[in-house]
Formats: sequence, structure tokens, C-alpha cells
Amino acid sequence: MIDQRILMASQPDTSKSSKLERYNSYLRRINHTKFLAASSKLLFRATLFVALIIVFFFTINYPLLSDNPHRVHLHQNFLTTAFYTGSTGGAAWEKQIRHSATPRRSNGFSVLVTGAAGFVGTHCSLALKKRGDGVLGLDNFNSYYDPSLKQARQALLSKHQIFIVEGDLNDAQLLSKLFDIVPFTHILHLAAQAGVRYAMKNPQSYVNSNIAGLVNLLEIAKSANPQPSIVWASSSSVYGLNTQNPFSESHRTDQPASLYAATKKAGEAIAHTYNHIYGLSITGLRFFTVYGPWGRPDMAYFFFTKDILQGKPITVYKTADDKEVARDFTYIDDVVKGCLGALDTAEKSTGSGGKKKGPAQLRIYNLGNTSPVTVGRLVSILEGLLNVKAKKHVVKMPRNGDVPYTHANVSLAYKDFGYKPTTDLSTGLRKFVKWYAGYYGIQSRVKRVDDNASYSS
Ligand SMILES: O=C(O)[C@H]1O[C@H](OP(=O)(O)OP(=O)(O)OC[C@H]2O[C@@H](n3ccc(=O)[nH]c3=O)[C@H](O)[C@@H]2O)[C@H](O)[C@@H](O)[C@@H]1O
Repeated sequence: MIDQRILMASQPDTSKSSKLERYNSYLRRINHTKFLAASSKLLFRATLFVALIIVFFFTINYPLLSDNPHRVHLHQNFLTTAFYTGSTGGAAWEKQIRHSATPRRSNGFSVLVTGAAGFVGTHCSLALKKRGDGVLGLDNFNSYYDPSLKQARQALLSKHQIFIVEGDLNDAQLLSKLFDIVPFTHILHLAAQAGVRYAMKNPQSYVNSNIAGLVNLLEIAKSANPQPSIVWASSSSVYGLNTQNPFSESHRTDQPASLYAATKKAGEAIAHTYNHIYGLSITGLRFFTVYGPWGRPDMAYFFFTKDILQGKPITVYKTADDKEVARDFTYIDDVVKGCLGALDTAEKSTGSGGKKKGPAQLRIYNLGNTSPVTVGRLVSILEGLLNVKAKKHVVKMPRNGDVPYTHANVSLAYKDFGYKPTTDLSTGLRKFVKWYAGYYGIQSRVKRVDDNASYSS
């Protein structure tokens, strides 16, 4: 039997309603196809978008996969900025800031310490807080050296009710927010890209922190009402190829030997401009190779200690004419006294809200130890303290921005705020080694060092 449906389907259909139905079905098919094409396009775009987000966050969260430290720095800037706009802000955050920055003594200062999780920043913050000043820290926790050391310093500050805002100097929005919350009387500006020789590896990071960051900070400070007084870290390296000894503030500083030194010298010129145009009171401090507990792992005394203990060879530089290289190594406690002395004698800025009202104070001081010691002697002191013989590899100083010799004349700082360094290198290194052994948990390997070290841990 022939299937009735086949018969019916094979017969031509001429009725109007059937034609309309076929036409409608045709339209439905077209719309369906269009819909399918549009949805697959949308699906494709969504997948691409999600993939991009995954790649993006993977790169952000694993910056150390990159061998470019500048990239790491940029990622971190992004993260801290994102952190600020995302989860900082809000009443609890502002309360923490106010609490940290409020002085506890009458006529106490309210100080914004940039680079507070850094070596000098940590020590100065503790000293200010101890005497009753209010301190708010700012730090971007970049990975120029082990950020876990910065976090440990942060934990130490936190124990003393000092709060550090995670953020970058170049984040204008964040800085002005901080000034909206607290009418800072002073800024102690210590955040910087430090290190003389690293400038050849990552020049941009010096421009980013030491020039762009400084300008951003001064822009905020000049617009603040009241304007704060500013004390900031310059460097002994600005003396560069100067041959007059000991180095005085009046000596020439127009021959920097490294990009690091050039950015610090530029900072001094920029400070002049902001003082001149806006009436900001600014004091620059030229630090001379500062060392001590909680120090910087990128500095020679620190990594020599590590390498000597691990039995690794150390490279000791000598000059092109076979002379020993020397530094006016300055102990951290002396530098802290110098920083506080500079803050105490800083006059008020004269401008307000971006307008100068009269001439303002502009100063520059050496903060050194006034007695240079050779790097060879530094190594023998460490050998004695660590009870281990160093494997010294003496080489001619490569042309990497280093200078052969530094020696500070500090009479100006003595005259203006009684700066008088009191710690010699052996005493200071003894305190450093004691801290180092405790911090890294290797007391048993280091000769017992008894002293009355003033640092907290
Ligand atoms: O006083 C300053 O202005 C500067 O002091 C230090 O710079 P530097 O004096 O070069 O300190 P280190 O890097 O610790 O070097 C100390 C001495 O050890 C020598 N050195 C360094 C490294 C090395 O492998 N071998 C070596 O003999 C250097 O030539 C130098 O004489 C800091 O790193 C800078 O941030 C600071 O601004």
C-alpha cells in the first residue's frame, strides 16, 4: 500500500494558504540561521574576552615570571592603584589613617613618611612615633629587593600603631585623598629607587620614582592647604667626580657618575623650583652609605654578610690605579637623628593652595659619618664578627656609576641642628650582625655579639 502522506506530498499544492505557510516557514528558517550566526559571534567574542581577562590576571599575579624588573614594578603600581580604588577608601580605612597620623604630644607633627617600609623610613617612623608625633606611611612595596623584608618592617611599624598605605608616589588621586583626610604638617620623603649600579639595568625606574614621583608629590604638597614642610633624601652620590675632600655642600655637584646620582641631583633642582614658585619649605639630606639593622639587602655590607656566611666569594672593588675604595659609612641611628633634627628646624611653607605668599626655607645638608673606611676594612670587620674568612675576589671597579671615595663634612648640619654622628663602623656592624642573625634565625652560626642595640625586633 502506498503511503497516503507521500501521495499527498507529491501532489502540487496551489492553494493560497499553503503558499503563505511555505513563505512563513522560509522566513522562519532565515531568521533562525541569522540568530544562530549572531549567537555564535557573541559566544566567540565572550570567549575571547574571558581568555584575555585570564591572561591579563595571570600576568599580573605572576610578575616574577618576567625577567624585567621594571615590568614587575609597573604591575605592582597597577595592583596598588587597583587596590586603592577597589578595597581601600571607606570609613574604616580613613579612621586608620587619622589614628596613625594624629600626634600624641602637644604641638606634635603629623608626618607623611614616604618609603615607610624602607630601611631609613622604618627607623624614622618609629623614632617619630616614639616621641609622640603622628606618622602615616606610604609605600609601594616594589620588588627591587625582597618584599618580605618590607612586610616584616611593616609588621614592626604596625605593632607601634603606624599604618602604611600601600600605594605609589605617582598616584596623584591617592596622594590628594590622603591630604584630604589629614592636614599633614610635614612630609618626610624617603621613597626612591635606590642603588647606584642598578641604574644601568633599569634606568626607567629611577626616572619614574626619583623624578616623576617627586614632582607628583610636590604638586600635591604645593596645592595643599596648609602646605606641609618637606624633608627628603638626596644622596652623597651627587658629588660624583668631585675631587675636593671632605665633601661640603658648597662643592660642585654637576658631574654625577651614575643615573641614580643624576636623578638625585635633578631632585635638588626640582626642589629649588617648587620652593621658588610656590613657597614650599624644602630640606634635602645627602645620605652617606647608610647601614644598620633592618638594612637594604642590595647594599654591599648586607650581601657580603650573606655571601660570607654561605661560603660564597665576594667581589671587592679597587680603583683603576690600584687604590682601595672607601666609603663614609653612616650608622642608621645617626641618620635618624639627622632626619628628626631637619624636621624640627624646618620652617613652615609660606604658600597656600598653590600660591606663594613669601620666601620660604630651602636647605641642603650632608649626613655622613666624617670618617671614611675602606671596603677591605669593612670585610675584615665582618670576618671578625661572623667568625668566617671571606673568599675575596679583588677586581678593578667596573665603569658602573661607582665613585672611589666619599667623605662628608657635616659642619653645616651640626651648626643648624646639632648633627653629630657617634657610631663607628665596627660598633654599627656589630649591631647589624646581631640583628641579621636574629632575623634570619642563624644565631648559632654567628659569634655571640653582645651590645645594647637600640633597634626593636
Ligand atoms: O651614599 C649614597 O649616596 C649611596 O650609598 C649607597 O651606595 P654605595 O655607597 O655605592 O653603597 P654600596 O652599594 O653598599 O657599596 C659600598 C662600597 O662597596 C663597594 N662594592 C660594592 C659592591 C660589590 O660587589 N663590591 C664592592 O666592593 C662599592 O664600590 C662601595 O665602595 C646606596 O646604595 C645608595 O642608595 C646611596 O644613595
